Amino acid sequence: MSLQNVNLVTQQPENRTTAENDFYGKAQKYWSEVPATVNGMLGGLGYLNKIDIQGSSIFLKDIKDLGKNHALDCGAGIGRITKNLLMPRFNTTDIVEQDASFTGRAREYCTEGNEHVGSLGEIYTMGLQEFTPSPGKYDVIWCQWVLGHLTENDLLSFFRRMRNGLSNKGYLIVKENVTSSSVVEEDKQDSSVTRPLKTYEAAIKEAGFRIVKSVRQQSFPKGLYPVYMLACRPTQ
Ligand SMILES: C[S@@+](CC[C@H](N)C(=O)[O-])C[C@H]1O[C@@H](n2cnc3c(N)ncnc32)[C@H](O)[C@@H]1O
Repeated sequence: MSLQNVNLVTQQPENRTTAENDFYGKAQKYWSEVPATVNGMLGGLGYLNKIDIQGSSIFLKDIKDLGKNHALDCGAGIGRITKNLLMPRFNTTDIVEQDASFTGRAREYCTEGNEHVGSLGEIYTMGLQEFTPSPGKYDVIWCQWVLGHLTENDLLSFFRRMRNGLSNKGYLIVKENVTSSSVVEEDKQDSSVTRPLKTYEAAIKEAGFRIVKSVRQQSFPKGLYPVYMLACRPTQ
């Protein structure tokens, strides 16, 4: 059974170069070999889950006038964030994730032992570079530890499409590793890049958002990339 919503408005893959198709293909292969567990989602650092979710909860709590109806978890993996952060706060949470074995696991993982919370909504098994949300649908679009898997062109066009997918009160949230240097660093193993904070800020602004809150995640071990949370509102 396909988990993909047949009513979804999708964007046809644009004319990507061989190098871009390669970049996405290698990431797919990398993730297809990763266990569908919290530890797998966190690159073997499963103990970060609690600190990460605590940091995100505090960040969300401080956002004024946040709608509580519909959230979207982008690059959700098995739904670690959906289950622990979004479902307890939103009536419905949807997922977009490119790996079918992760989305299959997400359906079980997000609902087991999670009774007094909102519901799991649509699960879209597809790449973010091909996903277009329905206009005005989401109060929060959460993107964490996935945007480094998008090319520069696709990052900008993804942000633009997400802007259109936000409700009147909606926020785009970006939580990503950033480099301490001022250059983009490549990871050939998982086929991703780590960008400087300024690169994210510039793309977010170019896509028609203003950044209303920017906080560095605290209490992560030394030796990891700094992680920033950015709350973004569409400009008028
Ligand atoms: C580091 S894991 C993070 C998962 C989840 N965001 C979390 O924090 O628990 C990265 C996830 O991004 C997914 N991913 C990689 N490239 C993607 C793409 N182009 N579109 C959607 N998901 C992608 C992977 O399959 C994997 O589930």
